[in-house]
Amino acid sequence: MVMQPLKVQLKDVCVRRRGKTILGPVSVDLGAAGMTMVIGPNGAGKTTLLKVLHGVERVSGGQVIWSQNDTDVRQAQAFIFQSPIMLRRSVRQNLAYPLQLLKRPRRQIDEEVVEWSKRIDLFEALDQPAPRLSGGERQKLALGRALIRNPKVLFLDEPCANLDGGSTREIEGLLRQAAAAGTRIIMTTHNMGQAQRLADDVVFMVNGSIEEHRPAAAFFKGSVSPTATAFLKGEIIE
Ligand SMILES: Nc1ncnc2c1ncn2[C@@H]1O[C@H](COP(=O)(O)OP(=O)(O)OP(=O)(O)O)[C@@H](O)[C@H]1O
Repeated sequence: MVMQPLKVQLKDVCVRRRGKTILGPVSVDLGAAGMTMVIGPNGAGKTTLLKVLHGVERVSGGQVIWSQNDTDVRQAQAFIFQSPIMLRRSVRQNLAYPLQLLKRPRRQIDEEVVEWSKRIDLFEALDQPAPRLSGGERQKLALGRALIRNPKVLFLDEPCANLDGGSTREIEGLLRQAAAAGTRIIMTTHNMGQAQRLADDVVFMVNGSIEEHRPAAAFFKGSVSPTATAFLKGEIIE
């Protein structure tokens, strides 16, 4: 397990697909702690930025520079996609799987699975098939399955899309606990209330570019570009 916090920097990163630039060039320096909210209109490049950071989107130019070597960085990251992919098995098996991959001893796996099922409030559902869970429960399971291996960095793409207030509150609580325990969180959200509740810093994107990267307090105070100000007011940005 990596002991040092992971920092990442993008230098002039571009992603081009089918002759079109969908991201960049972007340059940004993301610190080693806290929660970063990536916000902006549909198609701004938020998911692409997260995938580039996670190393699953091929870049057409520029550099992604992590503060540690590649193998450590890959082991230390988790990504939760908008529709998380579950094993078509029980909640227990879904939670155990990442620890089995890490070849943890059986007894330790059993203990951690029980502990995490309680943290995500799915202890009673441990032996239920994951596909039968509700949307909110599935998202909590996805989060538990990512956090059970104590990642240094967690990427989430709209983790609360389509969830009601109660489920959103639970997910936000789990994210806060993870951040307090030292996991660096970088996520997209369309929910400005959520961004205000959680963000330490905000990356605002439009048309494949990063237009603002500021501490959350400054961003939400409105000391930002006219486009970001309009976005915060709920105006349509094109
Ligand atoms: N593999 C691809 N090939 C071609 N175009 C792509 C590809 N992936 C994404 N795009 C385009 O790149 C742009 C940015 O997409 P991205 O999913 O990163 O935006 P987003 O900000 O996450 O949007 P949303 O808020 O709707 O999820 C979009 O116009 C999308 O259609």
